[in-house]
Amino acid sequence: MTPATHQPSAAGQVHARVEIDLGERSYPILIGSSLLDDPATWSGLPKAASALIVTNETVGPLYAARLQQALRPHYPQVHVLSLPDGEAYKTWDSLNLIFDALLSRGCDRKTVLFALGGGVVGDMTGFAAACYMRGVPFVQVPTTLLAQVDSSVGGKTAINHPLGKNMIGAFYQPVRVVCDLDTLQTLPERELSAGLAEVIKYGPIHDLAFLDWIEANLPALRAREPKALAYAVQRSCEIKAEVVGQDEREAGLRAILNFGHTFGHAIEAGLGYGEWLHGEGVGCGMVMAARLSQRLGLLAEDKVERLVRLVDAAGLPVRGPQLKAGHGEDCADLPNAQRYLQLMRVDKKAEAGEIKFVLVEDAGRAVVRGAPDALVAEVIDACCA
Ligand SMILES: NC(=O)c1ccc[n+]([C@@H]2O[C@H](COP(=O)([O-])OP(=O)(O)OC[C@H]3O[C@@H](n4cnc5c(N)ncnc54)[C@H](O)[C@@H]3O)[C@@H](O)[C@H]2O)c1
Ligand SMILES: O=C(O)C(=O)C[C@@H](O)[C@H](O)[C@H](O)COP(=O)(O)O
Ligand SMILES: [Zn+2]
Repeated sequence: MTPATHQPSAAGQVHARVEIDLGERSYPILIGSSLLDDPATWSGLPKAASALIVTNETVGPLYAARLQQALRPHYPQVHVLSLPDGEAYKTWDSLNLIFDALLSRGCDRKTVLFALGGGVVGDMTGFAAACYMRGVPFVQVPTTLLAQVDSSVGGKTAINHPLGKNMIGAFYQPVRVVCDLDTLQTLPERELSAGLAEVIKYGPIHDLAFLDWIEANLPALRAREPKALAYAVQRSCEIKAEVVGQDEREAGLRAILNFGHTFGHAIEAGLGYGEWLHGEGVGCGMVMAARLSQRLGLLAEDKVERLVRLVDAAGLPVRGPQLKAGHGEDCADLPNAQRYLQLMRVDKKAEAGEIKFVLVEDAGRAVVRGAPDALVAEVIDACCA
């Protein structure tokens, strides 16, 4: 029954539905407008006595009450938890705030978690869902471009460690992803650009026709034209679904989604989380990885310059920063390139201390392989301000 307080809301319009095919862990990604407020969006989810919306102090005031209202016909209790905002809070302390909320509100092993926010909220809520009572269902409700095109899909959940990004986490799939494109209209411009980095990423690793489309439609994307955003989210999710469907736990292929991340994660950790946005690290990291690909004879110079122009036009940095020194004796007075190398050795793709890079080839394919430290250091020096 509709509660007395329920206001009539616009009917949601699903523009595209992308399936992620993982056997019994399969789920749909719904992409559309006015989805958040429409109770019909939330039909067919696991039944429970309670739901918990996890959001943050920025997104909560914008959207939490609307989601809570739309969920009320489905769950007798709909709780809301607001976390502090920012990459610096992707920590154990924030994770514990989620567990505190779940336990203090009597949530049981059927409680459904809703991650309402960007990738930080999504990664932490997913990790909390994987752990609470050894696993409760969760739904991704991404509200940044980055989260709609990437982080809400595929089940990587994590928190950061001061020594490395996303170092503590789990693979744990959501039961549904709902991308309401309308939420992107309130996103700060810097965050929109950060999301474009992950959109651009899909071109060189998998789909050069999509890269052409992004180039042609970049002004429309930056102007937030709904049709352009809808296609960017849809095509990105299709590519990610295809890759994750073949390699859920990154035994091999999935690592291509890490293009730009080996350098990018070093920048994020090396400057202190939140100084550069994740998407900014990825944008600049793709430039570095492309230059390394060129030095290894995999990518032609004009293709590198094309990528640099696109990353720049998306409003992202194309020159790397000087990183801060780490703590401890082995960190003092390290030259910048050595500090990058030190941080990259912690990367999850590294094997027996050998850093693995996602490199790109002219044909629009990615390869994952090592490279000599001296060459990597030369590329870093050439790329850094
Ligand atoms: N799990 C994965 O596969 C995956 C993939 C890519 C990135 N990530 C992770 O995602 C994180 C980055 O995500 P992000 O770029 O979404 O950052 P974020 O979660 O920090 O969100 C960016 C900012 O935008 C605000 N915001 C969110 N939605 C808004 C809206 N609609 N209107 C106004 N403000 C809004 C947030 O409060 C925040 O200040 C990183 O931690 C990264 O490691 C994970
Ligand atoms: O889904 C993946 O796989 C990715 O690599 C997507 C990346 O954009 C994302 O930043 C991811 O969290 C990085 O994974 P990590 O394993 O390097 O932490
Ligand atoms: Zn990423």
